[in-house]
Amino acid sequence: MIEVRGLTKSFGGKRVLDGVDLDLTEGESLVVIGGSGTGKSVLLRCILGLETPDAGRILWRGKPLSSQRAEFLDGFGMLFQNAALFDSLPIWRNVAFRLLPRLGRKRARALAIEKLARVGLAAEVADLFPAELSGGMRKRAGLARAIAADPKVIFFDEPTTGLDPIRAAAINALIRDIVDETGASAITITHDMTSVRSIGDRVALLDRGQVRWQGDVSQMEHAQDDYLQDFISGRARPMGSQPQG
Ligand SMILES: Nc1ncnc2c1ncn2[C@@H]1O[C@H](COP(=O)(O)OP(=O)(O)OP(=O)(O)O)[C@@H](O)[C@H]1O
Repeated sequence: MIEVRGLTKSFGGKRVLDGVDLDLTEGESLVVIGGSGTGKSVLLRCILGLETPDAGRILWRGKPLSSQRAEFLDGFGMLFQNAALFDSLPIWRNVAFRLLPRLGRKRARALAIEKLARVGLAAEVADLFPAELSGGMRKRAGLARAIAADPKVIFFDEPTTGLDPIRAAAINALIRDIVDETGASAITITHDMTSVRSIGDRVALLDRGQVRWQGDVSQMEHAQDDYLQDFISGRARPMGSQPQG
């Protein structure tokens, strides 16, 4: 569905992506992990067209994504880190933001309430403002917005950041259910290994601008890669021996 080949991107002489090859197949949930500053967000921004790569290709359904950007974005949903809700809009308008012009107020509001129910939020939440919600509720509202237009592709950017372990586990489980239920393809970027195990079918480890290891989540624990094993177990290495980030 999405093929990334030889993706390269530098900022001011610093090469952040250095030939990234990655595939996302139809209906698959791919999780991208990697140390801080390894280019996970830059990779997502390149796919979204918010950054222009220096070299490489991004294909969607076999053709350059750049030539079908509008169609791609139409069938795309995203859960932003910290949910990124508009503070001045009630929750239902946040959820139905993209659909309001097309559906009109009444249908858009009804759809928002339906999506809020799907993520475990009561109808009364629809008329609250983001500041009135807890972090976990905001994350759920962001998730409702991500799925409002029944996307074919969903990106989850650090979905559990800022949540306690119990709320994080609930969000992970909800994301997995939604991905299974909708059949959408998903890319998640995270540092949270619990998210990897809960959400992912496949995992790709970015290191020094390249995909250092990729495979099924079930193979990850037994993979012969020291850095991956350090990453999984949260083990620190002696100074000078860790990969650059
Ligand atoms: N617009 C930009 N201009 C200059 N440098 C940038 C820009 N965007 C990203 N970078 C640099 O690219 C590197 C990778 O950043 P990126 O945000 O993709 O990392 P990340 O893997 O998502 O990190 P984290 O896990 O900490 O969020 C960083 O060194 C960052 O400073």
